[in-house]
Amino acid sequence: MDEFSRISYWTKEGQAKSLLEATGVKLAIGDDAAIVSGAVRQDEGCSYEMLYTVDTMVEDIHFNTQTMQLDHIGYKALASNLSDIAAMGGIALHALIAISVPGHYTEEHIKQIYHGIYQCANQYEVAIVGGDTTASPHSLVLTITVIGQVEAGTALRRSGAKPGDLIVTTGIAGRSAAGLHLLLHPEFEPQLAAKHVQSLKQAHQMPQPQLDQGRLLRSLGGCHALNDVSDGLASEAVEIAEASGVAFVLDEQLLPVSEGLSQYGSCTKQSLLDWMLYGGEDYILLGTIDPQCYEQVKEQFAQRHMQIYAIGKVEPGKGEVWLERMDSRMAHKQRERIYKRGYNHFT
Ligand SMILES: Nc1ncnc2c1ncn2[C@@H]1O[C@H](COP(=O)(O)OP(=O)(O)OP(=O)(O)O)[C@@H](O)[C@H]1O
Ligand SMILES: Cc1ncc(C[n+]2csc(CCOP(=O)(O)O)c2C)c(N)n1
Ligand SMILES: [Mg+2]
Ligand SMILES: [Mg+2]
Ligand SMILES: [Mg+2]
Repeated sequence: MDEFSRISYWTKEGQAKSLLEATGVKLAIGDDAAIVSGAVRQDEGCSYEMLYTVDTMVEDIHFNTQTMQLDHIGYKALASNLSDIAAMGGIALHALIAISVPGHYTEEHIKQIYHGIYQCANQYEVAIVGGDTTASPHSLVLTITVIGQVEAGTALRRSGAKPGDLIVTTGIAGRSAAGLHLLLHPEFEPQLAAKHVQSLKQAHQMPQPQLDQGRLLRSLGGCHALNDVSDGLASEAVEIAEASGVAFVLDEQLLPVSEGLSQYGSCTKQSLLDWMLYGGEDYILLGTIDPQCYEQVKEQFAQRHMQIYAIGKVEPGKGEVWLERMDSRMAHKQRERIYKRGYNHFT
């Protein structure tokens, strides 16, 4: 069983609706964060719901000594959790840090990991309010729980995409995978301008969770579904398409590419498209928007110097994802089916 089948197998036993209702659960397993009634900030005339999410980083799965400095591990562990709050259109409030430490890590090593956690927490105004500490026999494990909130009834779920919507991303997919490749193959570094080396490595080591973009998409209206890209564009597209009962048609020619990404693809002869669709860890947002709202959304993003790209459209369907590409003679577009082949912890 793969990762997603395991989650569904383990949790199928389920719980009584009455229990979920009595504990205020509006949305349990299946989205970037759970939604629960209750509120921390009660603005005049506005009530909030809570958002809960947790994610783990494991040594030699999510990082190793070649790919990440200690402060990067802390920074990215929190950033990847904040990204799930961004994907709900929420505000991040609090974080709990659980760390399991093997013997060869000193107090000072872990202090540096915490420096990275605090750097990210201060940047995104999140309060660290607790955690747990254990020893670990072999690998370092860092698990962070984040609690956030969103105006009641307005969280951006995966299940709201509608035929006719435009598919949008708030950034360029594939840069983290290219950065990882570069970190694992330093022999390519001299072939790339220093500014591109720096920015691809940074995309992998210190991703910037798109909380402002998520808030803007929520408040402008017209955004029907949203996800963050942890496992790759293809995997996240299938998740929205399945949850919404629609088909996604991505247009290869509309997928944005940066200069650094494109140059690095050329010099390594790696497939840019593979990095974009299946690389993962980009922590950009992927969603769908009513086409009538898109011009205004684009304008609001531009005013704030934020990126948004329309990369395809939603059609009626049952969870299929297609990639539209020019045929080899560049004569007309052909559709090929793409599958949930992003990062999967169990295959
Ligand atoms: N072991 C588990 N037990 C219960 N629920 C789980 C478990 N693992 C994942 N889930 C739930 O399954 C859904 C999908 O989880 P997943 O981790 O794929 O989402 P994500 O956090 O957005 O992605 P990623 O972990 O790749 O960043 C979420 O609602 C999550 O809370
Ligand atoms: C050393 C090393 N090898 C491979 C990778 C790639 N990788 C690991 S986990 C993941 C998906 C997100 O994880 P999750 O779904 O658990 O949030 C990806 C793309 C890496 N980061 N470091
Ligand atoms: Mg997510
Ligand atoms: Mg997760
Ligand atoms: Mg994942």
